[in-house]
Amino acid sequence: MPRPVVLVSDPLPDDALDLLRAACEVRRTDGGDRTRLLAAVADASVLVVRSGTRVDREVFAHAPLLKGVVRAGVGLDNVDTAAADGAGVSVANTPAANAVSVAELTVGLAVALARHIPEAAQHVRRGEWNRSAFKGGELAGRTLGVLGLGRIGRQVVRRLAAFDMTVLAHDPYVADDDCRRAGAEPVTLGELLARSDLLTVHLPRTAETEGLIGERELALAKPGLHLVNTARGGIVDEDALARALKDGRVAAAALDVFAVEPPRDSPLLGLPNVLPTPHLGAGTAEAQHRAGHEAARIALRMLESRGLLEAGGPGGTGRPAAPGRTGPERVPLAGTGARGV
Ligand SMILES: NC(=O)C1=CN([C@@H]2O[C@H](COP(=O)(O)OP(=O)(O)OC[C@H]3O[C@@H](n4cnc5c(N)ncnc54)[C@H](O)[C@@H]3O)[C@@H](O)[C@H]2O)C=CC1
Ligand SMILES: O=C(O)CCC(=O)C(=O)O
Repeated sequence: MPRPVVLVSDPLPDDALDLLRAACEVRRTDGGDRTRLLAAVADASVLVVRSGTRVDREVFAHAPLLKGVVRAGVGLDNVDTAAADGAGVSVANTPAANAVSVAELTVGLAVALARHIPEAAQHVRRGEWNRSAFKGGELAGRTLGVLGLGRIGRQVVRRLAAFDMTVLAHDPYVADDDCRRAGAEPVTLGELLARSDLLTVHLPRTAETEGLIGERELALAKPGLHLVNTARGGIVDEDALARALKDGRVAAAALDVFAVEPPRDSPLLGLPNVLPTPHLGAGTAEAQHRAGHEAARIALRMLESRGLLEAGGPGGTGRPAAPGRTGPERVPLAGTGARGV
């Protein structure tokens, strides 16, 4: 049986690539280079991506052999899942692989805002030593608002509750009892905005969540709000947030994600009270290792289920192959469920 081609179009750790190479022909391309991507995908049976590759109808039209797309990571906003469905292509992600890393970055950004750490570091590097210029505030005793109580939101609740914060959460898809069990008081979006000193966003970017925090919502926010977004750009409207940061309604924002990345034209970049990071939530060795390995194993399972790889062969999962499994068996979309995609 010829070795199926797995196209990897975003960075993946070497050990995950080795897992694929044991059973497949692994080809690399740069998902940001559209021309190369469309040419390279022509022979691919599985495409493995992170957030740097837009997988849309055009990609499926250039990929007659494609059976699956694997997102090494959580957000599927860069994959047109309806178009994949139409093309008979399975889509999967690695929903739990980077939750701890994103939660830890979120906590780091919250503390950085509260204590002016980036500005203070620049100050010292410039040879200055004016300690009173950087008076901060404690997180203890303040109110945390978590928007989106999924995997990452829950990890953030656990960590920031340990800072002695009062924790509120808004997630219409989580039952109130479940929310309380996770350590947060369930509230409406309006209450979350009105009561939170620190608001942190952990939603998928969907048609429902795009622009969810706009002018009207920011007008409801408690004056002096600190906002952290490590989820997706576009959920918080960038123009509205820029206005709120300029007039002081929002005191400061830490943003790991932008509506367009890299965010060359974002109105937020020039503002002194914005702390930007370059989409680093999953940027740890541990998260990359977990996401890469999980993605490689899912890719192998997809190939097995389409009869393109022998189960238990090199790199195979060892599951017995059912005879004649060449039909359009679907690998379930892991984790995010109907509400998360
Ligand atoms: N900065 C980074 O590097 C990373 C960013 N992310 C982003 O974080 C997002 C969240 O990740 P997880 O927590 O793992 O996803 P998840 O699917 O476990 O949780 C998302 C939660 O949002 C809730 N939700 C959906 N629509 C909502 C709405 N309109 N209002 C309130 N809640 C709503 C869902 O009910 C769910 O509980 C991902 O979709 C991804 O975009 C994920 C990983 C890394
Ligand atoms: O490093 C990446 O691929 C981004 C991670 C991410 O945003 C996600 O998993 O949704």
